[in-house]
Amino acid sequence: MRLDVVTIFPEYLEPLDVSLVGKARARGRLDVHVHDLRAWTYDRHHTVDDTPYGGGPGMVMMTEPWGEALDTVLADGYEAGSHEPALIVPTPSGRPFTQEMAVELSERPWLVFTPARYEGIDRRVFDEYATRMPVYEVSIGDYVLAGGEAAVLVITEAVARLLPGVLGNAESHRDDSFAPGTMANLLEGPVYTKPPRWRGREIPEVLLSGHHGKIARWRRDEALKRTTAVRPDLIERCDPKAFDKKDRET
Ligand SMILES: N#Cc1ccccc1Cn1ccc2ccc(-c3cc(N)[nH]n3)cc21
Repeated sequence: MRLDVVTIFPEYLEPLDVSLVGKARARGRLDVHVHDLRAWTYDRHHTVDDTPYGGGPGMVMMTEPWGEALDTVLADGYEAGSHEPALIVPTPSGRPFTQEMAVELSERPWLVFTPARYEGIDRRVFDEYATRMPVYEVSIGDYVLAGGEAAVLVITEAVARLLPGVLGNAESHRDDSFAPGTMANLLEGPVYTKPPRWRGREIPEVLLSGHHGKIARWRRDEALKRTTAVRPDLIERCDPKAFDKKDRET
């Protein structure tokens, strides 16, 4: 997968050099290119914003620098052999970013991120590029950030961990489903590791039993408990088999 990011804060994307995404790049699973939008400005102040038509607070990012930047980034990507780009636009007014969307994006060959600042980007930029590729306007939550770069880091990490070979042999994202019933849409339950006793607190006995069926059932029940308590809205989306009492521990 190729990722391009156009931003006025390229240094904000330095975390893409480390940890999981950094390893995916080192393994050649991810090809990341970060571009400074101001490289496509020609005035002394490298201006990228102007006052909003119709008045109102703040500034709006101008069409021209984005148009020239995206034309160049797309031309370079095609030249390098990439294909089927999708524009990913972080915005508070976008579609909620979910695991389902992360899976959808992880199956694409090329993502071009346009994290904005100020009050966003002139709408005509997205109208223009929507004639050439899918444009995903994406919100990472119901709160307002000062810009889209943090959202790019979040989306990139959620997508990169789904790429083949990135999570190593664990491929732990595949644990999202298991028989009987599925764990999809259930919150993760509690996890434990050594020591077996810490400040008088012990490990649930079933986890030390070595009985894989009992352990799987205990984990499903804990996930159901956690989901019911914290995100009851997800329960209706669960596979009914996840509630299967017949194989519940007697
Ligand atoms: N746009 C806008 C905007 C509109 C009103 C007030 C402040 C902003 C700031 N802003 C500029 C770029 C940008 C990108 C993404 C987010 C963003 C995403 C989520 N999920 N929350 N916030 C915010 C962003």
